Amino acid sequence: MSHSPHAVTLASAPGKVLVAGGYLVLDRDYSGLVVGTDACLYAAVQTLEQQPAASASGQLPILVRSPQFDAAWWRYAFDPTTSTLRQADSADGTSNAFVHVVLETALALANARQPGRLCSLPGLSVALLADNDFYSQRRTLAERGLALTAEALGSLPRMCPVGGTLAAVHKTGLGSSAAMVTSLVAALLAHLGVVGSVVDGRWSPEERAVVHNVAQLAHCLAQGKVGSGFDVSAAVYGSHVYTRFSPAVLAPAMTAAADRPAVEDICRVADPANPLWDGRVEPVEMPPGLVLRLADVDAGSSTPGMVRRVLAWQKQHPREATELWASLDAANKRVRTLWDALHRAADQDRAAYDTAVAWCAQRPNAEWPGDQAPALPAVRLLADLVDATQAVRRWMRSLGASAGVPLEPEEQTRLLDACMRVPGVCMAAVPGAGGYDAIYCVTLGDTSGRLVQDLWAAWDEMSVGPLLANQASGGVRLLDPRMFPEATSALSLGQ
Ligand SMILES: Nc1ncnc2c1ncn2[C@@H]1O[C@H](COP(=O)(O)OP(=O)(O)O)[C@@H](O)[C@H]1O
Ligand SMILES: C[C@@](O)(CCOP(=O)(O)OP(=O)(O)O)CC(=O)O
Repeated sequence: MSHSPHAVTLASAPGKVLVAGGYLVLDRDYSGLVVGTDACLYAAVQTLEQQPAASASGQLPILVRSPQFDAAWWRYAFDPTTSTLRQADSADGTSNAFVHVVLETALALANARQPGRLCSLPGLSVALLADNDFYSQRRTLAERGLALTAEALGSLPRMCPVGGTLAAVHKTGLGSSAAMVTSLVAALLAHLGVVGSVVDGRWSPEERAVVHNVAQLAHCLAQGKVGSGFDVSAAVYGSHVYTRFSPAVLAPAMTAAADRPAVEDICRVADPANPLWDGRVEPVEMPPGLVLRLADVDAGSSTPGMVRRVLAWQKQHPREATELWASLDAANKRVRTLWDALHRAADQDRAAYDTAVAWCAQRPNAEWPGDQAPALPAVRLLADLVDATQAVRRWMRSLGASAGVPLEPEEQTRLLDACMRVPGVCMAAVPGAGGYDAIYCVTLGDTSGRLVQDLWAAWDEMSVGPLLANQASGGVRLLDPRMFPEATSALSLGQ
């Protein structure tokens, strides 16, 4: 495709919900079931028409703005001779480790692939925007005199200002940093010709792998540690069963003598043929008729260091932990197997499947295994899915009790049990690491989804804030910037 030099490259990357596999997914012997959302982070990149007056010669100036936040612009200069990035200026002296590392890593790769090209550019303008679901909208709703309901959230403008700084924002658990890192890596690499730039065109698996590899590296560098990487993987590939990569692939880049990896190490990590990338992505979709409903919970409590405490317990009690991991893994796998079986049932006889879903949608799941139920395979599978979900929850509670960490706190148990009694609900649990922060439900159709949201709106014990996101199977992609005036107009804002 011919690409005008000042064309805007826009990429989006989805948020994630780790439906099953928290803690286990940190270990390559186990996997996690992660669902991507249609709530996305967006990164827009444009080449400036002329070099800004103040910029030093031979350096590539870059201005990044996050217009939804107060005091959120950062000005950088990239030196193509050393492949290093320097922050030149920012609003209120803030820095943004994730943005800094992505720019440095992606530009170093682009510079290595096409020596000399970056020197010829006058500069880059970057805008970052997020769908409203990534950040708590409690304050915005209160300021507008609106209740914390899905309907009120739906009345807010898209990508609406958060009314505060990035440091102060309350996140909802969709994984803003992973989605931001991934969308920005993709937009930069596409804009600079490292991967294809055709809007809605398909990247080859190798191109997608480059985006993945660079995003994983940048995310780990910014965090200062190598996590499981499921959140970046979801941002790149959308919904899938995730088996982590061995941290060895990132080791040289993470332990560089300087405070940044050598360019050769970045190129080695980015290389899609690098055999050290041994993670696995098996695409998965939620079965037809099943709808994901998410909420962030504001319980006034927080559980810092949950992962550290669970892993410390695992280390101290290896035998008990191995047994628990095996039981939890079996329950997690059963959820995945039942999703597959539901897909097969729908493929075999769609009319019977739809009848089963419609029948179950009208009743609480306690009635699904009863004598009154129609003898349809999908009814039995849905009843089994309820059992599997309850087993996952039991094992998570058991792990929490053993490790002394509230993985499914009692307040959440009461809320989830109430959700499970709503007609048409087949799954309800705490996602990811668990704790007080969030819950998810899987409902049969939208009516059941609305009943769940009604329950949340009326829930007194904790403030349960619905999110609007649905499940979405796709991962990072390039979009037509004309469809996103919020992003393109942010590129030409003053700082
Ligand atoms: N819209 C945005 N613009 C710029 N940076 C963002 C944006 N959203 C998230 N980030 C980056 O991600 C960081 C948040 O990461 P983290 O605390 O790990 O939250 P999360 O769990 O949502 O990933 C922020 O400090 C910032 O560096
Ligand atoms: C414990 C974990 O396995 C899963 C955590 O999942 P969450 O979805 O809870 O993640 P955050 O976005 O960090 O809140 C840690 C990991 O895999 O990195």
